[in-house]
Amino acid sequence: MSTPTPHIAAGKGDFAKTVLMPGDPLRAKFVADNYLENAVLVNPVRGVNGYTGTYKNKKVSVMASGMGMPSIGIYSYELYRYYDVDNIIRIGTAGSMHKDLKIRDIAFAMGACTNSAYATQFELPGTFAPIASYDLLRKAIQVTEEMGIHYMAGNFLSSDTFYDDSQGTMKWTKMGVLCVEMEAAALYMNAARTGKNALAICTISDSLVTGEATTAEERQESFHDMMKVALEVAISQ
Ligand SMILES: O=P(O)(O)O[C@H]1O[C@H](CO)[C@@H](O)[C@H]1O
Ligand SMILES: O=c1cc[nH]c(=O)[nH]1
Repeated sequence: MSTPTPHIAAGKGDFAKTVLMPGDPLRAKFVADNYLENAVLVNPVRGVNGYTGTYKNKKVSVMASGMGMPSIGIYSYELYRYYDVDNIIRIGTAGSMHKDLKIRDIAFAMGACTNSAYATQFELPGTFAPIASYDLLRKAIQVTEEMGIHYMAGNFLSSDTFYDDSQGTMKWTKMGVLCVEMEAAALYMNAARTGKNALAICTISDSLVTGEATTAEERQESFHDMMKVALEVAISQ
């Protein structure tokens, strides 16, 4: 398929090699408005606005994924395959499932478990383990430590459901899973399949352990840490 695609109206070359990808289109706009210089809207389709600008004089893009694995599956596939994007860094929110991972902390997905059937398309004779790009993860942890930001790195759960009637989510805690979100596993699988790189960074917006949740204001503040880390990683590539 050539560009534009059914979901992205940009032309070839409109995206940087690294795209930051929050679930929320307004978080993408926030990054473009507050961190990128000369940001240009390169995709308006479905309100999933994509922007390309510069950060510290280097070209960086930001575009939302929407919520869930079908949605990030489409956007990451098209960016990797048709826009020659090399790196996608998810900047998301997640619910903590680990007592040591507090609200406002940031977490890196070394790997992403899932209850989704996304991997069945690859017809593998076993279970695929979706993992982060080692280079992106290593750089992100280096930057985070230099900034003095508290973080955890480990396994995520990428769930197909936000409202889980089976109440099965916490069972993953017994396997050491840190937190639950809804996209990392599909992003990592698409990166693997296309030979590209991906990293998911999440800010903990609520805790399934304690029941605490951040306010909108608090979330905005703590999101800055995640955004700055992702931008520093982006310009290192
Ligand atoms: O804040 P974002 O990046 O959208 O991430 C989380 O928030 C959404 C659910 O509220 C899901 O997309 C989940 O992964
Ligand atoms: O997917 C998500 C995101 C934040 N908090 C949750 O509990 N789930």
